[in-house]
Amino acid sequence: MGKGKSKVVCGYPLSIFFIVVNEFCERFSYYGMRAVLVLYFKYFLRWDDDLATSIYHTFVALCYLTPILGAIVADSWLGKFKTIIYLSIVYAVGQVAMAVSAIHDITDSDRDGTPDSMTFHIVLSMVGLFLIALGTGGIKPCVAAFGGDQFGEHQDRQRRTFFSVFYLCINGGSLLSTIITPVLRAQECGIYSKQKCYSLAFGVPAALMVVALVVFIIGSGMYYKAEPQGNIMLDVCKCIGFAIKNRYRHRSKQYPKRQHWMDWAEEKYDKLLIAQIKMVLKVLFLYIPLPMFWTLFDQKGSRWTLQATTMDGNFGALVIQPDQMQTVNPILILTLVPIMDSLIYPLIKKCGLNFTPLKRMTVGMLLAAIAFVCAALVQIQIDVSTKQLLHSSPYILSGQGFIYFKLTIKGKANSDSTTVHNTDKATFTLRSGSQSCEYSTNFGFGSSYTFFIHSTLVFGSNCQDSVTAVEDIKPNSVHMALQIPQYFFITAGEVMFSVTGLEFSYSQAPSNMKAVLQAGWLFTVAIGNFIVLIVAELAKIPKQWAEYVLFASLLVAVCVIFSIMAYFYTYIDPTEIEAQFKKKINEDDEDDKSKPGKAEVEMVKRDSIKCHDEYDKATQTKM
Ligand SMILES: N[C@@H](Cc1ccccc1)C(=O)N[C@@H](Cc1ccccc1)C(=O)O
Repeated sequence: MGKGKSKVVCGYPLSIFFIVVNEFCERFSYYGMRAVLVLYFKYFLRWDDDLATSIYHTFVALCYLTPILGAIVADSWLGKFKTIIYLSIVYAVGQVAMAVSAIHDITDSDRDGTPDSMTFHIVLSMVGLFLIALGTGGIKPCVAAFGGDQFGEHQDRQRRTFFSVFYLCINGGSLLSTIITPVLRAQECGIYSKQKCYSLAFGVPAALMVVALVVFIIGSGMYYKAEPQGNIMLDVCKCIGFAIKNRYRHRSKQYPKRQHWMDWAEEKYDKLLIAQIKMVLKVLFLYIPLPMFWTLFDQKGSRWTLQATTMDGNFGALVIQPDQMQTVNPILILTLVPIMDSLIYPLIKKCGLNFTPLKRMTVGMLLAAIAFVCAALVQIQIDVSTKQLLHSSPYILSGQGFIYFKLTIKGKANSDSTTVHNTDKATFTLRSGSQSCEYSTNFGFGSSYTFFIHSTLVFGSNCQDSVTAVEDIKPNSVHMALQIPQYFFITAGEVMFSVTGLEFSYSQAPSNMKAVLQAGWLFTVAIGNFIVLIVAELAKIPKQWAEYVLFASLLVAVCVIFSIMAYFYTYIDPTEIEAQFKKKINEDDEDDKSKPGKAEVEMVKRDSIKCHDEYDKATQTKM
């Protein structure tokens, strides 16, 4: 049975339906907006590449820092339900602000198609982004934990399935939106003049966020809503501070040692709180090596996309843009999660292997390292077939009797006047006054040509013989399909690492700190992104393949450390520990009433021993 007032369907509380639909819409909103954000900065706000990239990464980092704020508010003050509602409103307002900021007509008083007051658009979009970061980050740890809360104590299997379905919804939403919003952006719209429709590309995610909120509110009557238990974070900080101070005060050898340094808080703090803090600290300690996984994972959007720009994206009927390769990730997630859950994990279990969450996460890290080895091999392949500069323009300038122009065949979505996109064949019209002729030829993806137009050119229907095309840069010859193995391994790693870690963070957290541990998990993502920025700045490795190998080796090293830490980790059942503590505390209260006058110091010792026994009993399983 679930915990709320919800009906149960096939063993699952109906309330989780509203939570997963909410997540689907919210992730559509977030990833959809993110997909066109850099282009909005560059082409609407007219920022240069560097400013656009920095603001983009700052925004993403902020989205993974704000979960801490949301978790504190939820666990100590408003509870998860109200926090999700209030922050979703903030989030939707932010998305609407973004959509409004992208309406060029608002400040286009001279009706020339460009905004007259860029300050208005910049300020509104920055306010919008800040609200979105607050909203998306703030609700992120609450929604996952709130979903987990809907399950009863003996519904571990159902809760695990919920986290998998939750992950599928994230990827379903993000896949759809990363396909749809770029298409919306490419439309033209406007009142006075037609421009690229960023307002629609932001408006649809805004609408989806409103839908997410409405769906969540509709489920309201069915949810189990755990009450917040006071300012728990403040209590935790004070308790840790007291333990450290007290330990320092009793550093002399005359004082007997205690089992755990947190036990030095026993004189002043509730033993249940101390036990809960021990649980959280154990998990947080285990999180230390995790950012390295995200450091590799998040390079899909940067290094791997750049790698794709040097590859051939022609898939016959379909020409894939370098940035579109990223959709391979959610597509693979949608395939791999069900395969893992219904085939691979049960098969491993049948073989008698205990594939615990921490073992899965270790394997996930190794798979990510393999993905980077694959990326390095692809890079070597690209380098071998490196484009050579066959001719250079100054040489051409010294030629006689020619006029020339250069043409670059790009795989990117931006354009300049002599850039042709993703085409095998292009036709040019050469004009002189009223006379013209056509020249057409085949081009390779990523190539660059200089065209010599003979001064003897005679205009007619065909000027094929009067133009000579010289290949400056060879076309990309390594096919983008070669990136699929690296995407496969990183996504398989993500399924093992991220889906498992999400559930692990929930199951190992004490009842009053579920959202806080979810936020801790997301904080590892923020640190991972930060490492990408630092490494990109500091390690200027000339060979890209070597950088990939460096990242793979670093992750393997971190993985070894993590597996040692995981080996010594003992799984706990927080609900059981908390129940036993509460029972003991009640018993002791009864005892105290019947035996007045016992020395306080003796009580502390006795309680401490009992509590350790309870804690030890509930922490038996290793890695
Ligand atoms: N696989 C990603 C979603 C994605 C979609 C399109 C391009 C890239 C990624 C995913 O499932 N994300 C989850 C979990 C996550 C992963 C990385 C960092 C933070 C969270 C999400 O909640 O967005």
